[in-house]
Amino acid sequence: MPARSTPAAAGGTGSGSPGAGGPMVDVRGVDVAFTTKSRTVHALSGIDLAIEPGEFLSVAGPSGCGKSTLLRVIAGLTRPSAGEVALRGTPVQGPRRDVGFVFQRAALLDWRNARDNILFQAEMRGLPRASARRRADELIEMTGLSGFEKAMPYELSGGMQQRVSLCRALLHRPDVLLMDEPFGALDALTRETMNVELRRIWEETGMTVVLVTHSVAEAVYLASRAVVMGPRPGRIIERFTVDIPGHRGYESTLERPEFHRIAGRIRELLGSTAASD
Ligand SMILES: Nc1ncnc2c1ncn2[C@@H]1O[C@H](COP(=O)(O)OP(=O)(O)OP(=O)(O)O)[C@@H](O)[C@H]1O
Repeated sequence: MPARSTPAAAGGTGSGSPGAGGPMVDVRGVDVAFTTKSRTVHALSGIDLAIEPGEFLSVAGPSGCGKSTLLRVIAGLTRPSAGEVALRGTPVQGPRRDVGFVFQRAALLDWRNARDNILFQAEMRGLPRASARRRADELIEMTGLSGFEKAMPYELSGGMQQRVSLCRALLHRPDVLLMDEPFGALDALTRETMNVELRRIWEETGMTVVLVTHSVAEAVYLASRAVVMGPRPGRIIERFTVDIPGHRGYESTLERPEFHRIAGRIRELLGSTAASD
């Protein structure tokens, strides 16, 4: 883990501290089955996952194995068919306001500039305007958007739009940031830049992050821990601690033996699950 202030003290997150030093996110024995008129899809099976405060967890797995469903269960947007989830020791029983969500598409409001898109979060939540504006300015600076506050979405590159989306997700200082393939629509170079930026922001803030990604390099470069899921019904088939301490330069990290070992093993696992994908 990089040297930094404790997650609770850091600026990014934390409307409260996790219960009695327990995990920030605790997923226990979670199964999810979706029943439609024609069939039942068993999306998740026996997921056990404890995510500590300040961890950066990457989730990789074949398409359709339930990665997005797992994020939705953590956010309280999908109810598990069995098992339970707790955030900061409190059972998740419905949509939680103490999470931030970033999706593959930035989904900005076309008629609002960057800053007003970020502030939309405050309006939805009825947050005090003055402090929301201060927070928005802080985030704009942290994500390198200074100078583009008044730009309309169509004037922003894909990477910048995702920065706005990240600011919007962080405005209310969520305890946990959930990211669902946030850089999947970006070109390779912009994606690398965004990886470096996200890593820096995580190092600065000590946020708890859960990132779903199809990119093995992204999963390992960013994470303090990674899990790989097997094909549907999704279950965790292997867990990794990415023990690369300190600040991670992009090129230098990708050259490290630990990176190669973990990325290689994840590729092997994904390759071996692809047949049933
Ligand atoms: N609301 C729903 N109703 C019915 N089936 C659903 C629903 N949400 C997801 N599923 C099904 O659950 C399974 C897991 O979907 P999910 O989107 O979580 O997978 P994923 O791993 O995120 O996929 P991808 O990597 O392709 O985005 C899929 O078979 C999907 O069709």
